[in-house]
Amino acid sequence: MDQNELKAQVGAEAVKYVKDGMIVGLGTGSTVRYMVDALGKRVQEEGLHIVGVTTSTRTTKQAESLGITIKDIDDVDHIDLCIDGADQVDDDFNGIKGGGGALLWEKIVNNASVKKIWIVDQSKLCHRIGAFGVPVEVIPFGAQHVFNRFVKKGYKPQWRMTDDNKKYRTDENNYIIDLKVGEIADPHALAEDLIHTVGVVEHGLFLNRVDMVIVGRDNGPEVLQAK
Ligand SMILES: O=C(CO)[C@H](O)[C@H](O)COP(=O)(O)O
Repeated sequence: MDQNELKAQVGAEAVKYVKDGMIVGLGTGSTVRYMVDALGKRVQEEGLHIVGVTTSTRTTKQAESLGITIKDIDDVDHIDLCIDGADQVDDDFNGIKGGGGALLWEKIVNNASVKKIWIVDQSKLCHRIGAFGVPVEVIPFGAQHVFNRFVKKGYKPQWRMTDDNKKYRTDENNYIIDLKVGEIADPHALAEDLIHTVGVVEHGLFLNRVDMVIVGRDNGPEVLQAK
């Protein structure tokens, strides 16, 4: 199976966990796109009643176009189930997210969710996270100083850029700096350091934040439960 088929496979598998009446957190990314398509199909064909809370304007647009009711996160008091993608997941279920630039809203929705599922193709699994750069969302004011600080710390920062060579802006109009740190020996220590850096809004280290990972494999989806 090619990567897109694996993404479609886990997207279809994940929506089986969505039950009538649920408030569902909808992640962002190319894998989630397949999941939202599959969810839209259930809404249209089975009359499934759900409310979605999205993690990006992209996902909002897609979900609404499929007839999924969307509410603002502050108009719900909890989210029953969040289904999101990830860029890397290690043996302890630590993940890196934010490849699609939505890490801030994704972490807020994750925080508000009772149950959390990630959907990934098999290429995303690793023993130690870090080969995928760690995205860090920073406010524009003083962002160059934050960047310089990361250089001094040896975090090998790179500005996230758009195709037309402008600094990428998130849904909150912030910048993203990707840290090319390589395999991370102590992700908790790095997370602590990043979140205490003035100017940093959030980072893409998602540690102890998922209950189940559905992995797309050639012989069918594999469901991994957090220990
Ligand atoms: O964190 C994310 C977006 O901010 C995505 O979930 C992550 O980048 C995975 O995306 P894809 O399914 O396209 O590989």
